[in-house]
Amino acid sequence: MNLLHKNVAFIGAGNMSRAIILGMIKQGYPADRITASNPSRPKLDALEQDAGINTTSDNLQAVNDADVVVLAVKPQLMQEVCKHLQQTDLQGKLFVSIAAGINANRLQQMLGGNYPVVRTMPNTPSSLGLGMTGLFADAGVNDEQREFAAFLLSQVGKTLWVSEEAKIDGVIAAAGSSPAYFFLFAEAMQAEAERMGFDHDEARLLVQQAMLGAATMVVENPATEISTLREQVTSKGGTTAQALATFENAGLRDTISQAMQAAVKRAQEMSTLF
Ligand SMILES: NC(=O)C1=CN([C@@H]2O[C@H](COP(=O)(O)OP(=O)(O)OC[C@H]3O[C@@H](n4cnc5c(N)ncnc54)[C@H](OP(=O)(O)O)[C@@H]3O)[C@@H](O)[C@H]2O)C=CC1
Ligand SMILES: O=C(O)[C@@H]1CCC=N1
Repeated sequence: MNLLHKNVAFIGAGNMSRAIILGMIKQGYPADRITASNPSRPKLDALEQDAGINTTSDNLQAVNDADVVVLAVKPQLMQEVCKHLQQTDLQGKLFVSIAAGINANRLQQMLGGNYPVVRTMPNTPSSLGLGMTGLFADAGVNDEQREFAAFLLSQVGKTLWVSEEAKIDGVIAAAGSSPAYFFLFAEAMQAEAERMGFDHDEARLLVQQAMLGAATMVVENPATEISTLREQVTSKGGTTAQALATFENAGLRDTISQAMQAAVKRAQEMSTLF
């Protein structure tokens, strides 16, 4: 058995837990070492069927056998869920939170003890093994726990440790929330392609393949600035130049900056609310 294959309990079996669990299974993590807990059955049934993991509607049962507890409920439910977990012995367990806007100290307060907490910020492409996760370890996390947290999230994509907790909010803006920005862009492009006369599937094919190709060019040319890749598409006096000028004149860069700042601001607000 791989020593890194600890028993992991996911508290909350929603979109993110599903994404991470499916990613783990795809990478060969043993299903019998993963448990998901959720109040209602349908998501658990789907996970049992698709991933073969253990499921329960009893959070305490899930946590009892776990070495690592992944806290994956909505931020507004975290306090209630953690308070309930205090009914069982939490000593020796590592807590990995994926919740936006709840800092490590606050999680320890909610859990009622100075337990080791790694705050992480993954994203939904984790379900394909293409996730991007930022991690922050509080002072009580030892090297082995740090290694496990990074291993866990590396099962579903790339990881980046941040040394200051505030940077997790930057990870939210740049990677946690950002798949939705790209989806919005693609949605708008697909809609316009349809207005130009392509049917729904044709429009999607055009947009998705361009998006995949562009993303792959960025990834496969790490020494080339993204701005250079943009310039290579842009023939002087040509069509791309006209399209880009439209974006620039509409203040797209400023809009993107404002949107990312709004995500950070909301994360900061949430840390005072829950
Ligand atoms: N979605 C994303 O892209 C990302 C989300 N996050 C964070 O991940 C966390 C989860 O988000 P997401 O997966 O999108 O949300 P979901 O709503 O999809 O999942 C949350 C799950 O928690 C379950 N739940 C509710 N109450 C309890 C309880 N008392 N005990 C156990 N489980 C419970 C819900 O069950 P039911 O539906 O049956 O009520 C639901 O399945 C959030 O904190 C969010 O900030 C982080 C990074 C990216
Ligand atoms: O929207 C949210 O609050 C969560 C965190 C990052 C992505 N989804």
